[in-house]
Amino acid sequence: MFRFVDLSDAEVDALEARYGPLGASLRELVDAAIRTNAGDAEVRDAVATIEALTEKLRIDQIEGASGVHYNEAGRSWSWGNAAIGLRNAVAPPMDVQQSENGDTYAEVHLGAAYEGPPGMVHGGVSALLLDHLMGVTASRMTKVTFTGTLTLKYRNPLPLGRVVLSGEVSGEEGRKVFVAARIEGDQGIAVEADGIFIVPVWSE
Ligand SMILES: CCCCC/C=C\C/C=C\C/C=C\C/C=C\CCCC(=O)SCCNC(=O)CCNC(=O)[C@H](O)C(C)(C)COP(=O)(O)OP(=O)(O)OC[C@H]1O[C@@H](n2cnc3c(N)ncnc32)[C@H](O)[C@@H]1OP(=O)(O)O
Repeated sequence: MFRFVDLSDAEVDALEARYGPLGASLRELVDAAIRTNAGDAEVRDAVATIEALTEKLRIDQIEGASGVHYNEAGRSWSWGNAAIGLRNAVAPPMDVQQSENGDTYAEVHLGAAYEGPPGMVHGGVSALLLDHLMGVTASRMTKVTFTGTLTLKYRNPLPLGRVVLSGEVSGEEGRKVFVAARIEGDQGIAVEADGIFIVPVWSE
């Protein structure tokens, strides 16, 4: 589930330098596909080109999903993750910063691919990003934590564009870690979240 890989940080950096631009260009492609007004012939041509590229990438594939990896230095990476995956065009990707006291912060640009109500961020996308940031907050990247209960209050619509997330641990009780977090846009706090994250019994 969490797989140890014998790679130095420099080797992980090199792999990220190879695959990061692939994820970034795929995100551009997704945005372009949503917003293009191209005609029949151009779109047919684009589909053929994309299918050829897909075939090229299929030549050498891993079994199943990407997984979560970590190395000797304690660095962890999950390139397929739905919220932070560097190689996943579905992920914005969110880069979670953690201060020394464990509080978390992320600044994300959410474009046309994350729309729910017109011009607004989809509520499920807010939930996804909050869940991940809160998981990192609970785990401090030192222990495994799973989301047990997530409670969300949607207070205001969240316009597409730059959004900011922040979170902190609000309590601990045995294997339960309580986390509070929120996501805000240009018009203030849009969603407030409380979560109970559990250190699974198998991970102790
Ligand atoms: C090995 C090397 C590892 C190195 C890794 C280093 C760093 C970590 C790396 C990466 C991770 C970083 C960040 C996080 C990443 C992503 C965040 C995304 C989060 C998710 O996307 S995650 C997926 C969705 N999530 C699930 O897929 C959970 C499915 N579920 C289960 O896997 C079990 O259900 C589990 C584990 C939750 C509990 O199982 P369990 O057997 O361990 O615990 P148990 O039942 O004994 O309960 C113990 C105490 O928790 C209370 N409790 C139990 N369940 C609760 C609940 N749901 N709500 C509120 N409280 C609950 C009980 O009431 C009791 O409380 P009390 O002690 O007071 O009685």
